[in-house]
Amino acid sequence: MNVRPDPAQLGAPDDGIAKGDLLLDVKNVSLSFGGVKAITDISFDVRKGEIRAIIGPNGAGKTSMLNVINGFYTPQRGSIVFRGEERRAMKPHHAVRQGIARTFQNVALFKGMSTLDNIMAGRSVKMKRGLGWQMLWHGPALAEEIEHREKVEEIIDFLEIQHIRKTPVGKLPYGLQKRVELGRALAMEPSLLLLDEPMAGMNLEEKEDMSRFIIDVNQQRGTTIALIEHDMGVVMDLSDRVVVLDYGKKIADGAPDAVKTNQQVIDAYLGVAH
Ligand SMILES: Nc1ncnc2c1ncn2[C@@H]1O[C@H](COP(=O)(O)OP(=O)(O)OP(=O)(O)O)[C@@H](O)[C@H]1O
Repeated sequence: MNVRPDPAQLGAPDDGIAKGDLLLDVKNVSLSFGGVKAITDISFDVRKGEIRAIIGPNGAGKTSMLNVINGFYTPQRGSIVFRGEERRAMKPHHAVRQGIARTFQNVALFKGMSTLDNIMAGRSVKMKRGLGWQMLWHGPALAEEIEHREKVEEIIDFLEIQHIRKTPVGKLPYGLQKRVELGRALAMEPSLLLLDEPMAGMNLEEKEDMSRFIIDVNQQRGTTIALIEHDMGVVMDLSDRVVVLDYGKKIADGAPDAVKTNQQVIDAYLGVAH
């Protein structure tokens, strides 16, 4: 029988922000690619401890928004305030160091490497000592590696993937690959976890498993989550608040029940002409 670890041992991120306070503030962001306006003057926030969904029809600007938040794209206008620090441009590796981790629409793992090594790779951003240290000072580097390894093993237990820890991820079914990718993001101990369509391509059982893990990550590890998802049932069940984009503009923002019955949102999904 697998014993799930005590949540108190899971190293929930301590970013000095109280639950319910502002973690991320997206302010008047606009982003174009040549003549294509992907995002137009969008503002919304993410509060510490919540699950926030970003939804909208195809091409609405959801992935572009995630790419602005994690520093992959620099918007032409507007700014992002994360943990009180305002920025327009930031390289993705800085975003990771600031506490933003993400998963991708199409799984982005090292397919030939094992589950364990993939998650360990995610952990590398937390490692202070590089290769030079390991050659010169084997002792401290080894001690650090053992500590990181323990964190990674905790994540493996938490996500119930002990049985595939040595399996090359390219050989795993898609649903499990998505779970490993979640594990790699968790290894970074993010304050804000961005999930780009975590259920895409999954069957019902895999979706139920992933939903449960997302809730556990949020509730047990205290991780704030912003996710893009097309499955409306999942979105409405999981999220505390939902922001809706359409043609690059924000058309609604609020609790799932309010968003569900918003006429503009219904029209957008039905493809009613503007
Ligand atoms: N790198 C890019 N170069 C040019 N245009 C882009 C680029 N990325 C996105 N776009 C365009 O910006 C708009 C928003 O795209 P985006 O992928 O953000 O939408 P989305 O809501 O995530 O869509 P989907 O649900 O289909 O993934 C679309 O018109 C898209 O074609």
